[in-house]
Amino acid sequence: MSGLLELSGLTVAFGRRGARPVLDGVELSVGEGEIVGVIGETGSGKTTLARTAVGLVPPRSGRVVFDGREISGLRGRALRAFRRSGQLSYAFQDPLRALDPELTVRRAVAEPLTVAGDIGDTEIAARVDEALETVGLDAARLGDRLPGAISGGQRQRVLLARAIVTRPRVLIADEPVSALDASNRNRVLRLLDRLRAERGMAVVVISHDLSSLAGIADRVAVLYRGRVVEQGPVREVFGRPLHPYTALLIASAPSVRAEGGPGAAALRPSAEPPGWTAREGCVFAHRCPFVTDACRTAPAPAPVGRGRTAACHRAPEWRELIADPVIAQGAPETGLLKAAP
Ligand SMILES: Nc1ncnc2c1ncn2[C@@H]1O[C@H](COP(=O)(O)OP(=O)(O)OP(=O)(O)O)[C@@H](O)[C@H]1O
Repeated sequence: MSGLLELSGLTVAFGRRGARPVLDGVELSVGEGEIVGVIGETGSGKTTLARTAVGLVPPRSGRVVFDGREISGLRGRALRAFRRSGQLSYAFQDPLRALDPELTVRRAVAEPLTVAGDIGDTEIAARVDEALETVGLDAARLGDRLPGAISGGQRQRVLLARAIVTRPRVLIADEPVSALDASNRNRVLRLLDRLRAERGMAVVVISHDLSSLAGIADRVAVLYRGRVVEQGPVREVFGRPLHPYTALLIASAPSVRAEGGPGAAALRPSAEPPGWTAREGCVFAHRCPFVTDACRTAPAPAPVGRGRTAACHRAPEWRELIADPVIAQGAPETGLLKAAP
């Protein structure tokens, strides 16, 4: 069954030809009403993935298909018309930079509808109120304020209201909770969960915060240096990662173990060599403690089965090589999977 949003073989590179791609053959499928988390360290390509999916960055190769229609090939008027439809919506990472400091909350939220051009003022006003109410903001109290005069948590929710005012079928939310305190974070996570439950909206959540994703995501994709190294149901991936990089990410998560604690130490990654550009083998080979010659030279296999992929030559066996019991047996007792919004 194909998803509502399908990314296939997506490769993006900036600058000169031949430069190492920022995204390299990314495969991701998002179904109706599904929440898919995208995790990975800084610079792994998460924001580029989101921007390419919504048409802000043209891919060098590969396809973005939305509801059966290829949108990565759209240009000019056709691309603008698709973007204006608001069916595939993107909530930017940084509310302070994404919101025009001179536009009131109400006008900022209305903008995607005014740009669409075919909706009357009364309808726009009603939709803006509805969007603000959905994200738990009082339109009468906050609607005429400027972004600088509301709190960080409120700004984040204004950005979400703006992203859902077009009633999208897919929302891509880029780090929607990273700048928030615990209560605002839980509020936003519950909101995303409600939007998918009540509207069947699909949500892609980009996040550093593994425990937030564990609470709401159905599936998760792990990005490392522009490649999806592992993906699958969140319980399986977080509970028993098949790629050593995923295990390292989980072992280093502050919510799971103290940074540099026994989990991370057990994996003992080596430092990344400066200027490393190899593309032939596994993207983690230069740091992986379980590396073999095949990892350096042959493309890593990905399919494991039942919606689970792991681009690791040694997926079936590396776990047996480490002494740390939590990593060796899987990580359910770490508490990560118990976290809920
Ligand atoms: N427009 C651009 N031109 C050149 N390089 C870019 C551009 N956008 C992103 N990059 C580079 O691509 C790489 C991935 O960036 P991206 O913002 O997608 O990563 P990220 O995983 O979202 O990081 P973070 O978690 O810090 O937001 C980085 O090395 C970044 O410098």
